[in-house]
Amino acid sequence: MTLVAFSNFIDGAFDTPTAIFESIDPSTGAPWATMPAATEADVDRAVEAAHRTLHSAAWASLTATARGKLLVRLGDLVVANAGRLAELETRDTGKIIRETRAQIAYVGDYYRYYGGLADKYEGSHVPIDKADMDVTIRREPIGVVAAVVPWNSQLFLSAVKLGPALAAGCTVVLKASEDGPAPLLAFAELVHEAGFPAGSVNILTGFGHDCGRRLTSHPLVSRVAFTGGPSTARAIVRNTAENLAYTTLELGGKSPVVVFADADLDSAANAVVAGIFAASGQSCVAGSRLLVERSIKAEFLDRLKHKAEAIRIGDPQDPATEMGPLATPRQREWIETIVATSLANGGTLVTGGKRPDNHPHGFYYAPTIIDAEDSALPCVREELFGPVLSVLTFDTEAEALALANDTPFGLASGVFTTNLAKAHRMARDIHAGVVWVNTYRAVSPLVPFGGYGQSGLGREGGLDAIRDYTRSKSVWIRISDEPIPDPFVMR
Ligand SMILES: NC(=O)C1=CN([C@@H]2O[C@H](COP(=O)(O)OP(=O)(O)OC[C@H]3O[C@@H](n4cnc5c(N)ncnc54)[C@H](O)[C@@H]3O)[C@@H](O)[C@H]2O)C=CC1
Ligand SMILES: CN(C=O)/C=C(\CC(=O)O)C(=O)O
Repeated sequence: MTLVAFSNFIDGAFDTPTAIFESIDPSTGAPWATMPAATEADVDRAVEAAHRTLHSAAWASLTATARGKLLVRLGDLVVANAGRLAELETRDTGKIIRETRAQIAYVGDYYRYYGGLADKYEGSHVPIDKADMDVTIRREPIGVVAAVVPWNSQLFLSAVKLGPALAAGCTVVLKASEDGPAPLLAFAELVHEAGFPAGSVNILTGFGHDCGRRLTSHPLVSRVAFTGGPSTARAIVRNTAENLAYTTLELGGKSPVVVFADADLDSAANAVVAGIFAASGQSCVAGSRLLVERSIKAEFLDRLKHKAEAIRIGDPQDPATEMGPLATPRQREWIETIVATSLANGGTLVTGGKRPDNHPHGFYYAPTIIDAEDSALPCVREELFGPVLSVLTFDTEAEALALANDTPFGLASGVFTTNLAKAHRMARDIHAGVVWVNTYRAVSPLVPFGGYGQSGLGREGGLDAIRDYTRSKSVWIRISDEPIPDPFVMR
């Protein structure tokens, strides 16, 4: 079978790669494409192009309004090409087409949102405490941005970086994950078509140890925006010791979903399924810890078991499929190890816990529920990034809160109750960057997103995200005609 060949996009042109690797279709386990493995020299060229463009007359003369229009055009192109990009993402990562189509179409709104924001982000004038001075604060683009993303939801995770970065006037080198980079390398064609100047957006893929390391430690990079796992985040922070780049980190989670006895149980059960089995659990916000009130535990677990066993597992390109494969065999092996250790140490299997029988070739894993009861079990502590729900039980609201916060992570959470006061108390006291009440896994370009603790540093989305791609310059203008007084005293 002929493999489809992809290229890096550097300085406005698609390169002939110097090194390549094969990309695997997770639903078959077979290679389907070749991807460029960007070398350190490729990274250097991309960063130098971004730096050159940042300081070029062409980029400087592009007003914020003009940049905004480019972003809106890019958003429109993403929407127009959502079907094609979705097929590529589904092919390369195994994420079901039902979700990739919808998610990518919505990614257009992220570019439109930041396009609209580009010329509305202002500096300020300071009511300075010195009568002879006039002080303004300019917000200037921070510089060249290195954006590094993982394999899941790559278009989405790139949009929350590229949108505010380009709106702020930065230039960007975006590194797609080496797992499933096809949709981002194809997205580069849309950047080109939208009319962004050569070098302003560069998109490449390669491996972490060379390409990723070089990019995030590059002396011409001023800003690193990373999404990925906590151990890679530590490597990134070490890399940025070289360039002292301002860094934001969107990391993983072990998000609790708390279901009180007074909740609408039908709705809660659907939300729990959405939280852990959508995207085969490969979501940073996966609701992987179910905390259920003891009085409804048996009934609720029974509902969940039925729902989990009814999930249609299959070809991710089939719109009827509800759960596809995991993205990589490495991912499945990690899940299998944690599930086996948890069951050997007292966890009770409610359903799943194995590879489904009828999918021998792809990297499939059955929807799994473990009645854990012991918070120390690895399935309760570790982020699995897979379709595995661990169940814990509580008797009181205080216990529910303590269990919810019993994790070093703090990305997302869900609370299901019909008691408004209880919902507000839980929302206030849960240590997480997002609390969903009577819903789960809802996102919007208008709303900030990010974690507490080991789930990261900084926020993406919303108005404030643009600020993190700028730095302030304070401009002091002396407005007195009198000579400067005593030069030996700071004023
Ligand atoms: N908070 C959030 O918004 C999200 C967080 N994630 C997290 O991402 C993880 C899963 O994705 P993976 O691809 O396994 O993550 P990963 O951390 O292994 O890789 C992420 C990216 O970092 C690059 N990288 C690896 N080593 C590097 C190094 N030394 N220097 C620079 N770059 C390097 C990789 O090539 C890839 O592009 C999970 O922990 C998940 O929770 C995923 C999606 C969203
Ligand atoms: C990051 N996110 C919400 O802002 C949710 C995602 C993206 C991801 O995990 O990559 C999701 O649930 O797919």
